[in-house]
Amino acid sequence: MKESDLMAKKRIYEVAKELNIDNKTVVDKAKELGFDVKSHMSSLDDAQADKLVEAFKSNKNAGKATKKKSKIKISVGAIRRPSHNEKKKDFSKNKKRSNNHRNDQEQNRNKKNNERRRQNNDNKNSRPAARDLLKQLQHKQRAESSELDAQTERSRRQWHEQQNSSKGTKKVEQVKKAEKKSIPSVGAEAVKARVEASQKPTGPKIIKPSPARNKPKVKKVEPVIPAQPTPENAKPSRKKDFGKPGRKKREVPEYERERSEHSDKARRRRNKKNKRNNQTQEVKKQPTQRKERPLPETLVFEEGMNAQDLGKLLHREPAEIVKKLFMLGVMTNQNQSLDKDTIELLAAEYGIDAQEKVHEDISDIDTLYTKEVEASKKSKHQIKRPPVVTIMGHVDHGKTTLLDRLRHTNVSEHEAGGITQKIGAYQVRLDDRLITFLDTPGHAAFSNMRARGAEITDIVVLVVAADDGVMPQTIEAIDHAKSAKVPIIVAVNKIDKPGANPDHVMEQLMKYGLVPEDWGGDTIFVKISAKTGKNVDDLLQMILLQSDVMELKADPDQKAIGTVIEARLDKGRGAVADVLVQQGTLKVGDPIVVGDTFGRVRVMTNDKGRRVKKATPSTPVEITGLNDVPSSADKLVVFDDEKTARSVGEQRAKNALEKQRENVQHVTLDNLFDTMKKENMKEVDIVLKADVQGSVEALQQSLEKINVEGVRVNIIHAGVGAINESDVTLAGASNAFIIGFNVRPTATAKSQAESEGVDIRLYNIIYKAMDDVEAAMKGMLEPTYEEKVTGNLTVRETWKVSKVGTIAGAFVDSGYITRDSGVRVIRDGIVKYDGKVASLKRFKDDVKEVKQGFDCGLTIENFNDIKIDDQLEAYEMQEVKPQ
Ligand SMILES: Nc1nc2c(ncn2[C@@H]2O[C@H](COP(=O)(O)OP(=O)(O)OP(=O)(O)O)[C@@H](O)[C@H]2O)c(=O)[nH]1
Repeated sequence: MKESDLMAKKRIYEVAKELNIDNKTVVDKAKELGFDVKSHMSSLDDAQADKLVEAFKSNKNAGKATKKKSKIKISVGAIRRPSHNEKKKDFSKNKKRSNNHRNDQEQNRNKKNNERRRQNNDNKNSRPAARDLLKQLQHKQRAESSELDAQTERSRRQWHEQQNSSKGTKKVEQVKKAEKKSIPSVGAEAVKARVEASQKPTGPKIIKPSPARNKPKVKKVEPVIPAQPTPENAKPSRKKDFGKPGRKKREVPEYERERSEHSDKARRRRNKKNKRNNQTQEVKKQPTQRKERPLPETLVFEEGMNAQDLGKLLHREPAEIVKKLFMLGVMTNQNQSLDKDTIELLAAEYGIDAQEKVHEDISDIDTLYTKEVEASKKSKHQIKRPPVVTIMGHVDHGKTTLLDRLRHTNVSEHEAGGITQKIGAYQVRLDDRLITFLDTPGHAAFSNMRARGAEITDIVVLVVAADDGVMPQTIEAIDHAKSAKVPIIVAVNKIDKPGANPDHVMEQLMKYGLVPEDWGGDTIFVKISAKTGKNVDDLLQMILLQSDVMELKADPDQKAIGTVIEARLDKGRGAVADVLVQQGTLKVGDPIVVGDTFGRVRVMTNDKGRRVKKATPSTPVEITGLNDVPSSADKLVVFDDEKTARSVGEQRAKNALEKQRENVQHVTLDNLFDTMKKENMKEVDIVLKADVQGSVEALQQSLEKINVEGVRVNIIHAGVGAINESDVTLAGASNAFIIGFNVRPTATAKSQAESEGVDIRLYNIIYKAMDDVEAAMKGMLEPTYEEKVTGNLTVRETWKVSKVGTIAGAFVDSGYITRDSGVRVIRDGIVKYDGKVASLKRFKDDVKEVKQGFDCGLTIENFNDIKIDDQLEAYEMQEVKPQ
């Protein structure tokens, strides 16, 4: 009974194998029928097995239909994409044609199965003998089946051998051959189409044929094994289910085929999706194709643009630009900056004009200033303006006296040290006409302003003392005025003096091209006395005449521009600047940028100390309201609004600071020595601080003129205001000392200077400062040596000793002689030899020094011709401090 139970039990997979249906389908069916099964390993009793087989039998046709469908999918997907109807038609044809061995085999199996089923049904009621018979029959069937498999295997091997032997032949031929063999009824054209299809898959572009993909394509023909031609094998499939050549071919079970069907479906879905994506990508790409857009008429470029920037401007791909440049011989990439020439070349290549973009830097107030100057020249609202005059001349020829006379004040007597220090400007009125005098006599200040680009002087009045005549600084002043192309009016001064000879001065000046009008020249000469005021008005008349000739004009309606004459820091008012308005009208409240400072004109005061609300051209005014102290010769420009003025001022201050830092970096302890050595020059570094800008400049110029045997002054920093910590730090780092003129150090700066050992010198008279510096510089000079005779000796005895030479026994008559002394041998008043003491002894001992009244023995280097009664003069070189 037990045995019969075992015999009767059947596993699902066995049933599936018999039916040649995949396990899952059978399991599902069994579940459908209400059998208690879990997997293909679950067992069924005979009745259940029969029921199951019967169920499949009734569904056979439906199963076939499904099979057909799946087969269509495989074959169609692999080869081409015909319409659905076409697919069906094709398949049915193939189906009819494929009377192959495999189907036979299936049919046989089915027959046998049916038979078995029948037997099994009978078996329910049959006797054990009959069951044995059935068993034998099954055995026989299995043996037949294995025989059939062996045959299949043999034919596969045969095929592989064929395959290997024809390895050299083309793959296409293989495919054709296989196709022919497998589907003899299909036309040559169809085969060709399939081959082409297998070579060129019609899938989406993004699936590029790769060697890996091509491989199975060739293998697609492999399944067309003569021994088992099936409709599936007849068409090349993408499935990789054929194994490697030579490997045993496994029969593809139904469930695997189904799985491959699924994977095929999935692949097609993927392909479709990819195709869709590709299409959308193509759609998306379209707007980036700028080739269609026309080129601009002119390429407005900036130097330093790269291919990407130019691509945007030219409506071209950067790659195209790079290619174009490459063709022009310029190797570049998309990000590399291109120079002006290259961009122009590129524009020419495209056949368009190139124009460089002009940048307007509003922080460049010099340009704005020049623009306003140019605008005023073209303006129709120009009116006459007062001339701006600078007085020049040799020292003590009466410049300050004249300026004082002109403004009816007497400054010179209060000046500390007697040298002009205060700087400013004032206006003198004559016959309702104004003349502006710059209160900075001397050509140094004049040229200093010029050097900074401030050419504010219209006329130079050259003061020459009639009693002194042309002096060096007179000539210098002429040269400076001439180089600035400023006309000169000569004021021959001190004509009140008894020894005055104005004509001599006029004669002298002719040498320098200043010929009086009376003598046929074009230079105005006025004989004056600054002291008495004689002819001073004539001088003013002449100045006005000269200005008329020059047609000095300005437009008071335009935006004001000006130049700083003087600037200082006032305790109560902050930054104060004396400004000469040159064009336009400066008003209280105007937003301004002055040099590197900015602000709004808060209070405006004229040269008489009166508050004014506006200042017209050539008017000097003192203004407050700046954020910092500007420098003299700085330009003043008015802006539309305070915000712009602020940003410009801040930008300029930042730039100036950066520049200053760069300069400071150059003066370091590390490189100072190298620099000096390289230039073979010694320098005294000085940090200079003064109360007003004018004093700074005057002192700076005076100090820089000092030259003591090649050693010169180097002002590393000059500024207005108290000596602060920054000054001390700079001086300390640069091994410099500080000069303060009319200023004092702050408390912290003082203590810092003490701790760092920085020397601060304070003065209120310029020449005192100069003297001190000069003295200090002399102290720095290389010491000079002077010969000093220290003693006189008389030779009393001589000894000649071999290897030593002549030894002199001498008596010190006066002074002393040392072992290091120089010694002169004098015989009959004539110096016989000048050399050095080689050895000095008393008795047998070496001594350092022998004084007056003692005998000594000595030898002289390289000299043996010493004779009795020779006079010896001992001397040494002593350092002499420079005077
Ligand atoms: N007799 C006479 N003396 C004059 C005249 N002008 C100037 N002086 C005197 O000459 C001296 C020098 O005059 P300053 O005006 O200081 O000369 P300066 O050219 O300004 O000299 P520095 O400021 O040192 O360059 C003073 O003592 C004046 O009084 C003049 O017309 N007649």
